[in-house]
Amino acid sequence: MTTTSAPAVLVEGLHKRYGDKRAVDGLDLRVEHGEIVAVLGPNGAGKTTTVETLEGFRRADAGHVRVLGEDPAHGDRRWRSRLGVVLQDNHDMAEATVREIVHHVAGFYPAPRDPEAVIDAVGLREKRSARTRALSGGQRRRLDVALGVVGDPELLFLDEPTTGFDPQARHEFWGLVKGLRDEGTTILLTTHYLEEAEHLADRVVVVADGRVVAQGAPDTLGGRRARRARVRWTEDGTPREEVTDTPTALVARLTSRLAGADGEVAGLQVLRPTLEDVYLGLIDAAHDAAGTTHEETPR
Ligand SMILES: Nc1ncnc2c1ncn2[C@@H]1O[C@H](COP(=O)(O)OP(=O)(O)OP(=O)(O)O)[C@@H](O)[C@H]1O
Repeated sequence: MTTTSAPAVLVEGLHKRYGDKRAVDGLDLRVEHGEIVAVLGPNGAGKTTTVETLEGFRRADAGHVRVLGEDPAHGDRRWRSRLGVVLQDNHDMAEATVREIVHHVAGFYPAPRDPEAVIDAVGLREKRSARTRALSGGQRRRLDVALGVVGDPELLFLDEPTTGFDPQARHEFWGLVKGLRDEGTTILLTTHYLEEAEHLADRVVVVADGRVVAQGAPDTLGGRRARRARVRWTEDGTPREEVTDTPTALVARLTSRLAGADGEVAGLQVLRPTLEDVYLGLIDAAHDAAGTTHEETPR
């Protein structure tokens, strides 16, 4: 691992346009060594463009980008060997078997992981002699993940890694990613699964229209207001509801006022917003704000 205090990823004011489309529009991002950061955002928000710029596959129009201390536009082979990349698209690996391809890719790296252990870790042991064309979509994705981690990267990019996984495979994959983090791997992940971000990420970064609109730990994202609890109960046969920062105090008051002989308050529920609720609120607010900005300052 690198001993420098510079972050693993530093992005300041990243811009990228395709024709008239501003795909990335002043994006800032920082990932510390050893962190798992999940980038969330709707389709077309600019996540893949950003990640592929960090990987050195696309060129920024403007902005300062450093990945493991290097500008990806000029990253050499040694720099690249410190990265692991799981792209969104499947590669065409045609006739090779799982074992052949994982061993082959391991050969590109100076100090790879044991390919057989990697095949086991992604749950492809049973399929190690299968040709890749005979794998299911989810199994191909696991193979992509195996190829991303076999080089024992310091920094791993996972672009929608569990698309097509069944729920059990997804849970197994989460275990694999946590294991990598525990060994010190820094991970930047994009996902559309809020549950995945909640499970894995130390920090969530929400991107809309090519910019970061919010970031924070999964349980504090959106701030205290967005996290307020909704308390529901029934009083004199009528459903009641109150949104509060202090649900425990409210429940205590309701209990002393309304509890029956059995100590219960009728219909009592305390509902906390999920990460998905908070995320959807942030995206709505970002789109509303962008609409206003565009009207006021046409570009
Ligand atoms: N090579 C390209 N040429 C033209 N436009 C592009 C290209 N790549 C991306 N775009 C556009 O840039 C915007 C951002 O795309 P990007 O793939 O970065 O979004 P994303 O957040 O990764 O979306 P998704 O969640 O669907 O993967 C989109 O409007 C997309 O259509």
